[in-house]
Amino acid sequence: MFAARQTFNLFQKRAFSASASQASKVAVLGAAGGIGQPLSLLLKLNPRVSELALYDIRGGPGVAADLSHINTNSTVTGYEANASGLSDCLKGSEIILIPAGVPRKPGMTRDDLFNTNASIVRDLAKAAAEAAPEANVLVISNPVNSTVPIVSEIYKARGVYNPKRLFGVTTLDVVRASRFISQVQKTDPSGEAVPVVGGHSGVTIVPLLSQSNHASIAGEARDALVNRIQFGGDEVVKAKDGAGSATLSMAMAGARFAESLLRAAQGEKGVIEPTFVDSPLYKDQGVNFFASRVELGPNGVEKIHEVGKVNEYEEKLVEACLADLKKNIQKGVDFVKSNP
Ligand SMILES: NC(=O)C1=CN([C@@H]2O[C@H](COP(=O)(O)OP(=O)(O)OC[C@H]3O[C@@H](n4cnc5c(N)ncnc54)[C@H](O)[C@@H]3O)[C@@H](O)[C@H]2O)C=CC1
Ligand SMILES: O=C([O-])CC(=O)C(=O)O
Repeated sequence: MFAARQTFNLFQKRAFSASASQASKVAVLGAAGGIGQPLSLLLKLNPRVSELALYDIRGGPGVAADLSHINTNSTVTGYEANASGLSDCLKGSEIILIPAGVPRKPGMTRDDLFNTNASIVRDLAKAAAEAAPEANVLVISNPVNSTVPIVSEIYKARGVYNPKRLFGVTTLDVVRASRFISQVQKTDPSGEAVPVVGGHSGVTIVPLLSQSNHASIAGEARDALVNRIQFGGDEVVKAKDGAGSATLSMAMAGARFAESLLRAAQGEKGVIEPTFVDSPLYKDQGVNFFASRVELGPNGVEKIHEVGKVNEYEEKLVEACLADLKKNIQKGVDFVKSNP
């Protein structure tokens, strides 16, 4: 028992190196799902979170009751699946994480999820714009390249859009990139950082190996690694064989991003995460959202970093990315126009 507690405490310390916390309410919409449950668990273990608010169309209160027995200080509340439940869940939130929606099955692209997830994200965004317009919104639901523009259009229509507070969560792409490169190079993944820019699907995921510790990787080894990073999600979809997509690694990635935002909000300087944001980098080419390294601060986005120096091979990857990304973003914008 003592050993178990020691292990648990050690996990908490390792997972989140917070010392003090100020009051931070974090809401999870889609909290009973494959991502929502482990994500909520990790947030319950994070001492920077003082209040955890869980909403789902089914099972929110059950997940909350379960997590509420964990002996960390935060309160956990599950909300009923109705309009007032959603609104109460959102009110006062500093961070709203959205993993609500359907996951892929083998043979599907993320874009194939659009028809179902676009309206789910739109409706949740409407509720968030109403109940907590100043919160940071972290969109996990796919296709991220389109769901993030959907949220921005909903906020714009209500006059509450703040581009510094809207984030598409692309953390899993860099988590994978550092793990995959460490497997090839036989190194410790914690020492590997591969910038990944662009968007979050297929060729819109652009790993910049030339900016990693292993810039000299070339030829087939480079192509295979880039392909694995771009299509890492498919590996999990295939292995789960109809039972969904990445959930546990995504929960870790989402919790890491939320932790980074809380660290930045609580005054830490120099907190940088890759994320898909309203970005000036390729606006001149009609691409209004783009993932790159972003410095976070108390107001959300503090500074959007340039892509930086890329080689000829990566230039081509960026070109292919921009073409797809532009269409994905437009699809989200058009959806809200026709389905406000
Ligand atoms: N951004 C990223 O890197 C990643 C994104 N995803 C995406 O995350 C989403 C969720 O994936 P999973 O958790 O595996 O799916 P899941 O099906 O296990 O869970 C989704 C949850 O959302 C809930 N839900 C559906 N409509 C809702 C609504 N209107 N309000 C509140 N809750 C609602 C469902 O009841 C369910 O509990 C998918 O769209 C998936 O593609 C998955 C992995 C990585
Ligand atoms: O592949 C999927 O559908 C889920 C996802 O976004 C990922 O694992 O990166």
